Amino acid sequence: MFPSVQPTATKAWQQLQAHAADMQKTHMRQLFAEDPQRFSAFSLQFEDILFDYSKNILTPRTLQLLQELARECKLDEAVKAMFGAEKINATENRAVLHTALRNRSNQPVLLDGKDVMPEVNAVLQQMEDCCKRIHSGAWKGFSGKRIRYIVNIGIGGSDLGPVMVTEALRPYWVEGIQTYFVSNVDGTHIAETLKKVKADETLFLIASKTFTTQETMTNAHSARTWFLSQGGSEKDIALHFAALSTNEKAVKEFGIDTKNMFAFWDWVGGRYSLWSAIGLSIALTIGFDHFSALLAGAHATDQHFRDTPFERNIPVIMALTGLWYGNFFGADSEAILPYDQYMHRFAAYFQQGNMESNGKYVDRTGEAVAYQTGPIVWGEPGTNGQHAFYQLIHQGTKMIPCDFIAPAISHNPLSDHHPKLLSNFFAQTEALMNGKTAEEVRAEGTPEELVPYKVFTGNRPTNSFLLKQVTPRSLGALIALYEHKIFVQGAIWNIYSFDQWGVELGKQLANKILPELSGNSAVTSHDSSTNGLINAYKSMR
Ligand SMILES: O=P(O)(O)OC[C@H]1O[C@](O)(CO)[C@@H](O)[C@@H]1O
Repeated sequence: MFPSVQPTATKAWQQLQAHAADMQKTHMRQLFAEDPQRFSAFSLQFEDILFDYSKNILTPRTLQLLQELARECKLDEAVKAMFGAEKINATENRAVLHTALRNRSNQPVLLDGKDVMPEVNAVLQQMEDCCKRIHSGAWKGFSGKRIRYIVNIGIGGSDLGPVMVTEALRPYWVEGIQTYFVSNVDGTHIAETLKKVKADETLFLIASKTFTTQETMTNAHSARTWFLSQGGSEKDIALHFAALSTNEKAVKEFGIDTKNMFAFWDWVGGRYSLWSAIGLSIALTIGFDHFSALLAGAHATDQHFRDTPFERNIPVIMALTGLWYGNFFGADSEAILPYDQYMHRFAAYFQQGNMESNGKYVDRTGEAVAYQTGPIVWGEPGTNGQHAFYQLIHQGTKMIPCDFIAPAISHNPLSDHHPKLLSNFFAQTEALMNGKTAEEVRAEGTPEELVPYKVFTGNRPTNSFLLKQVTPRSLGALIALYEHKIFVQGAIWNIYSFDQWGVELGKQLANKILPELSGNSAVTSHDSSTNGLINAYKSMR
């Protein structure tokens, strides 16, 4: 296990604090004016992705100190520990090996002395066979018709990744396949979805690592009941239900034939599981070859992350710049702003990826931390966000570091839509960096009383990711960059990034409240607010 280092006790942290006091008085406009080479000094090309981090409030000295912090916090040992299958998810005594799921090199990955790759490859083979049978029409439903509808039932990591990727890769959808996702326990979600599909042409994928999650199991049982009401029989369930899970026993108990079970393992975290059997909905939607390209893109990033010195390591730089603003400028949120409509769930995906991983206040020694950890992550696609919340990013009182993401080539090159979209992408980071001074506002002939309102302070940090095109490979690479950013930050903050105990209390209390909701007797077992709300609900229904 890599050593536990309190980041605030390092020399680099003290130096960063002193340096931050200077940098808080520095404007990026000045940094750009001083160095005409700033873009080439602070940008990196990785495969088809150009990463520009020059519009940040930093100098070579800042980066040097941040990298020193990473070194003092033993980031190199943390990286080795993850790739080396050490049980770095210590509160669950598990290794963290989502990188093995996309290990296209096939180099052995030894966990407790046993290579996990044969099992990984066997499940990939099973997924490929399933895709072939569904896409060729060889897999037939109970009426003899081919499968046309895929309904993935899962939540959190068993939903968000597949939703995000299938949406982002819509141009690659296999003809004749329509995929839906049901996650919310709100009956509306499954009810509305079932209106769109036909039982004899649907394959339900019950996606749950534990196969015990309340929302998923409730939706799965409702799907089963509906299926039986639509002409399907008990024996037909084998043709129409598959399970993506680590829990064979619970899958059998639900009644799913274990030959329709696609396994994964406890060393795959839910929010890192789209590369595993949880990705079957992706493979069925875009085809197995495209799913393989997604894995290959992520694998390329894994190699970059593992083998590149910190100075040129994109996830490390993403992590360090984020940490710079969170810990030394007091920023508490980050926006992810894809200028690509297909990527409309990307921010939502990394909301879970980041906030469930690094939303922790207890460090690896069990002590409460005295510094800020994971940021609030949010965002919407540009240009819609521009007409909604960018006002606050430009002129609000909060610093919100933003990631701008755009493809150079659109999948829908309709008249001048894409140049217009990209002109906004370029303009926004320029405006956020430069701002507009009072003199510039006056020079436009603005009446003096309006000048203060039209001034933009600028100096608002952004990263830009310019992709050649959103393809399975480039998307896979991009997702993995963000995953490793989260890992690096968690390692420096000395927290456990791969558990999620914080979601348990609400689940426990909901289970306690559920039986109290039946009957008409007044509930008195909670605080007065909770009692009051429950009793009001009972009187309203
Ligand atoms: O795949 P499962 O076991 O149904 O869990 C779903 C989700 O629930 C959580 O455990 C908590 O929200 C997530 O980490 C996970 O992705």
